[in-house]
Amino acid sequence: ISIERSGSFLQLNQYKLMDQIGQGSYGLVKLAYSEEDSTHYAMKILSKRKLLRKAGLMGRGPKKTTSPLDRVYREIAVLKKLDHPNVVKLVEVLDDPLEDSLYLVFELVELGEILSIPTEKPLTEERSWSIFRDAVLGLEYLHYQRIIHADIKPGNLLLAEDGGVKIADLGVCNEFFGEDAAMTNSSTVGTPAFRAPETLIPGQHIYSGKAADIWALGATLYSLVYGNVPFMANSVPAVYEKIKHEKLNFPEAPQVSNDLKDLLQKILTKDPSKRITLPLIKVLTTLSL
Ligand SMILES: COc1ccc(C(=O)/C=C\Nc2cc(OC)c(C(=O)O)cc2Cl)cc1
Repeated sequence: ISIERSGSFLQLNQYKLMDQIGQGSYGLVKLAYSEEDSTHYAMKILSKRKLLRKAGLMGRGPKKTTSPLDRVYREIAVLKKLDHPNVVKLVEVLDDPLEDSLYLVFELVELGEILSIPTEKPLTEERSWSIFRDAVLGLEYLHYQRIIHADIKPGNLLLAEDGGVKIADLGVCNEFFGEDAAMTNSSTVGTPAFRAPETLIPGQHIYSGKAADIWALGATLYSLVYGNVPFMANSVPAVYEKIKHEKLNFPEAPQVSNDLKDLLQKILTKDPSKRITLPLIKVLTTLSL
């Protein structure tokens, strides 16, 4: 990779790095401009050293099979084979063995995260249905490709200018073989408030990756219309207790249709074997068109 400073920008090959547009535990995302095709991209920048160090940190107990760095290379391999309008598109990877930074170049989804919660201004029911419908199609595609996302939440849904929504951050995804992923909560665990009850059972409890993704999608839909997650508390263990035992309740305001509340009840069902599956969710969301 050719790295040079041109004025106040860092230039990586044909990409001029601009402002930071995203950040998280993974690293950060910068707006990048390619002079080659006069197009903007989202460049996710990771530090290999940081990922390796996290491996050390998380290396407690039995040696983890995949270090976070291996996981990134796995994410890259997974992303390269994906092609769907509701999943972010990886364009190229800039990985210089001598460099600490790893650059993932994605197509830019112009408007960024659909909603940051908590918010006093949730989305209208109509907007929420449309976003949910796209996320269902994206998740159906990932499950069809034998991939569990494992961190579905509003922050990982990006909004395009044409109103379309794309699922991002396959950094914690799990590939599975056969019909479903037999997950244990020792693997990556996603964001506390969006975790399904069955992922919170201590010990080597095996659970379905697909059903846990569907729960997270339901918690996401709930947060779009109400502006906050379905089970709130001021500590993570307290949130987990509520997810496992508290009855789902709907605030008086904002007013939400019975169809949507009915769908939320079916998705946020604590017993995964009784939880609604994607094919039926698709029928109900198409009916609500
Ligand atoms: C205001 O305008 C904005 C336009 C685009 C953005 C944006 O793109 C943010 C994050 N992007 C991403 C993050 C990812 O992981 C965490 C992955 C992945 O690893 O799959 C891919 C992408 Cl693209 C932000 C603001």
